[in-house]
Amino acid sequence: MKIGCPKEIKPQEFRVGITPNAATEAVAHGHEVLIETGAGTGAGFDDAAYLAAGATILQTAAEIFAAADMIVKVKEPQPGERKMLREGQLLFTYLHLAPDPEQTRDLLASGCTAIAYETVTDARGGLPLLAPMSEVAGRLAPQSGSWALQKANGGSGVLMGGVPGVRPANVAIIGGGVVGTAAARVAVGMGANVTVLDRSIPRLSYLDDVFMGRLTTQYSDAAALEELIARMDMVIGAVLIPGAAAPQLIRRDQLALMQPGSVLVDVAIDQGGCFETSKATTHADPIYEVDGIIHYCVANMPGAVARTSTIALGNATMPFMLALADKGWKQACLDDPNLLNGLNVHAGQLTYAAVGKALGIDVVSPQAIVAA
Ligand SMILES: NC(=O)C1=CN([C@@H]2O[C@H](COP(=O)(O)OP(=O)(O)OC[C@H]3O[C@@H](n4cnc5c(N)ncnc54)[C@H](O)[C@@H]3O)[C@@H](O)[C@H]2O)C=CC1
Ligand SMILES: CC(=O)C(=O)O
Ligand SMILES: [Mg+2]
Repeated sequence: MKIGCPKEIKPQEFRVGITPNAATEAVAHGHEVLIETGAGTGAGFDDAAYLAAGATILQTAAEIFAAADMIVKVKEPQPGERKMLREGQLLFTYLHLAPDPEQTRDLLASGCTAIAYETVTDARGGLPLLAPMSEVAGRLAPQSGSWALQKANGGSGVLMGGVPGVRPANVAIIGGGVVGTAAARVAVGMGANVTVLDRSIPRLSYLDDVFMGRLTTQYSDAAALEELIARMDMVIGAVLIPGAAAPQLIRRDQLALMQPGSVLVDVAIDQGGCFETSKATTHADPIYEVDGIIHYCVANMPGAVARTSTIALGNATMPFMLALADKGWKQACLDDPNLLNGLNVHAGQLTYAAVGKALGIDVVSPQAIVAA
């Protein structure tokens, strides 16, 4: 199979979909790997590293899209990239379709088959291709939020760890999954006073165990949240209902309950965001203010640490990429129901229920697609 990897074109996105190590493995499996020139530069991988891996360097994204049977990327295809997708072509990348009707329409119109990293599952009910980037975004969230808390950035001027005699920052993390746990680890490490909210009691129990009293856990309901936010300097949104649009947990009128200059970090922004006032921002212009509250809503946070993120993502995607290339997408999905859960679009049909529900589009079950 010809596996193509274009350079990412989303603003300030420095990750790349295929590492030289993954290229080496794909070539060893008998595949041809096509990399756009400079695709890996932002992550510290130059063209020479791909050539040494046995890949071919092409000059433009158009050549990659025209030649490849499977496109492997990081971010959802941008409008220009969507125009280059064709019927029968396989796309393997993050999609986040539920909050993105335009992308969904274009993918359906292209006739391609699209497998979304963020809905591939594992045997334990986890999301193995989302998890590595959630680990990164979670670790970055308190770091970015603490920068936003500084006066020069519009924040209230509260220091995360406080100092002797002055209280530390109060940080609430809504959602105690992969992002939330990583965020808690860093926020606790910075000396903040941390509360994690979740709707899963087993998850709260786990966090209570592993943090051994260094944070507070709280069941997440509307009343608890409303009471809590008045005391918080920072609220990190880290909820997920896989594939679905994020539930909105803080309304605009509730911002008035918070102290001016407090910070909302909406990591769940790639699924539409969990605060009513969230809108996606970029690393170039990451924050904005609504009713005195600073919002940080960067939809590709891991792109900021592209080297670490590219290697972590490549480690997780490689076995799936090899299965898709070795067997073809249909056989690979028939053999692995967890990979089948990644199927979001096939030949003009939507195949992921939560996306269909969010966008009001009829869905065909992925099992029916592979059985056909
Ligand atoms: N902005 C960015 O750059 C990135 C964003 N993300 C996003 O971060 C979000 C979280 O991802 P993960 O931690 O990997 O998901 P996860 O599935 O590991 O954790 C989500 C948690 O949210 C909880 N939850 C669901 N509804 C809730 C509610 N109403 N209140 C409280 N908790 C609730 C679940 O019980 C679960 O524990 C996702 O939207 C993901 O796409 C992930 C990586 C990068
Ligand atoms: C998960 C995701 O959207 C990202 O890493 O950018
Ligand atoms: Mg994202």
